[in-house]
Amino acid sequence: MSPAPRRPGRAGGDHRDDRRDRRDRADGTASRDARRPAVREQATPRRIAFDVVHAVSAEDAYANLVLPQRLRRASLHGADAAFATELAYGTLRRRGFYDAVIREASGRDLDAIDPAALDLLCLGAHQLLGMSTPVHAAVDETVGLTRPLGLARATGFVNAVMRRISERTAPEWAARLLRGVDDPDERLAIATAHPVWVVVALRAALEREGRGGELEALLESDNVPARVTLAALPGLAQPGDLGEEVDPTPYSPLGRRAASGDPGDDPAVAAGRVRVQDEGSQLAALALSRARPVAAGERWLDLCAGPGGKAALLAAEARAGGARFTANEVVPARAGLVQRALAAVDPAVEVRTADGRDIGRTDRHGFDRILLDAPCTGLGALRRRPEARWRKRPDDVPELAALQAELLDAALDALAPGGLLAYVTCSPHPDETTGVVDRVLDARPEVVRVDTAAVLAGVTRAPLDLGSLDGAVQLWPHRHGTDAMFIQLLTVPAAPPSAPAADSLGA
Ligand SMILES: C[S@@+](CC[C@H](N)C(=O)[O-])C[C@H]1O[C@@H](n2cnc3c(N)ncnc32)[C@H](O)[C@@H]1O
Repeated sequence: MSPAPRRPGRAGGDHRDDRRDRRDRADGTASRDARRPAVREQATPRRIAFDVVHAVSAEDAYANLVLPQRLRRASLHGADAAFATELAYGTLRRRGFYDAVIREASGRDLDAIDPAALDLLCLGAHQLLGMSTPVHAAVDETVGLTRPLGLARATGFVNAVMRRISERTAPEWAARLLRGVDDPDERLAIATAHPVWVVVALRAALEREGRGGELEALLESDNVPARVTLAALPGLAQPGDLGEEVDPTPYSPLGRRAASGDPGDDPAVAAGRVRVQDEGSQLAALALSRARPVAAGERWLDLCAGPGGKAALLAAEARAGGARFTANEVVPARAGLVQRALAAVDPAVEVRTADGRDIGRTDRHGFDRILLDAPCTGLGALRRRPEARWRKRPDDVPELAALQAELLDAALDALAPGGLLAYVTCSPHPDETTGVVDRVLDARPEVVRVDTAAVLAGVTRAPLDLGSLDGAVQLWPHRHGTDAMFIQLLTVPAAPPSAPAADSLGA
């Protein structure tokens, strides 16, 4: 039995860009379903969590955009905000598992359950099976939300299913769902709440390094919220400015683990001098900027820059070294986010809005360093994108891999001889990482893989325990505590100086 019977955005079926535009327009306003009373009337943590989960399932919204806005509008802070966050994100992460439990407990197909009642039951299931909420509170509070949500007719059903779910623990439900399932990937998919195709892809990614035995640890780590890490932008802030009480990140020389509370309350974060940024993303940017000393006047490009996290770090590094930095992003709304991210570093940085596949034609050999942080499935960042695993589809992979290869080809055309290019994804999927690099380099024998592990060894605070991957670096959440970033540095050697003509030697 697959634990992925549904996916966010049942109203969807539309094109990827249309969905993204709709989410950009929605900018986190979430459920505009007229049947649901406005959130102000019921701004409890559980009601907010419901609104977030329902916005994801009914409107294909992004939880990490909707939730902060909901919390702000309801003025929810501290323990209440933490409860709403864990309830919404935990439910979304384990959605496939809870759907399967509800199907079993109710004896009904999911399609036969009112979608809002199903969302409410998933939230209730997470309180019972994934949080330590007392049974009476989980059941009473879930049932108590049916009327305010316009689900009065489902009250008896919700009550009965909640009581049925409460009769077993999470491991007992897992054992029940696993009865008769023999395939090891399917079993892991059910037990860790991942779609089977994601389990298969992650197994293949680990097996490239001979680390298939770590699969379960990796899948479990996807269900643990990522610790918030901060990066002090060079020249604008010092890691020490982040306070003595926060731990340095183990690897990034710029990073600190954030103290509890909202990092946005820190004035340096609010001013953009310190950024909330995964440690793996910091390392991806630093691999490019610190691979070799910066020569004044170098031209740097971030080809796919939105929303601008790595661009801000690279722009700060470029400024410190006297290089000129340009950012590019194809989606106008995201190019605006890049502009905002760069404002604190250098408001004069050029931000272009163009299709990166054209860069080889418009700027042939135009840049000395290029970051290609390619659009990808994001399978390496499932900890911080709670609903993403259910949103992605296996057929997203070939479509993205084709785009990644085109972007890499164009970026190599835009690289000056002797320049450096970092091909980066926040997915470890072999088809999006080594597969793309292999394919593009097969047709370009002049391109050389730089030993990226050796470069990072000169950058990190502590040595990274890395697998062997033909010069590339693959970070892992369960191993390094970072997103699963893939980083491959490439170069096109400068042509050797041509031999002087014979007559100029006076022969
Ligand atoms: C993985 S994200 C980049 C994240 C960014 N480097 C950061 O650290 O904040 C990939 C970006 O590429 C953009 N993109 C997708 N297709 C593109 C194209 N053909 N040309 C340029 N950018 C593109 C997406 O809109 C997205 O913003």
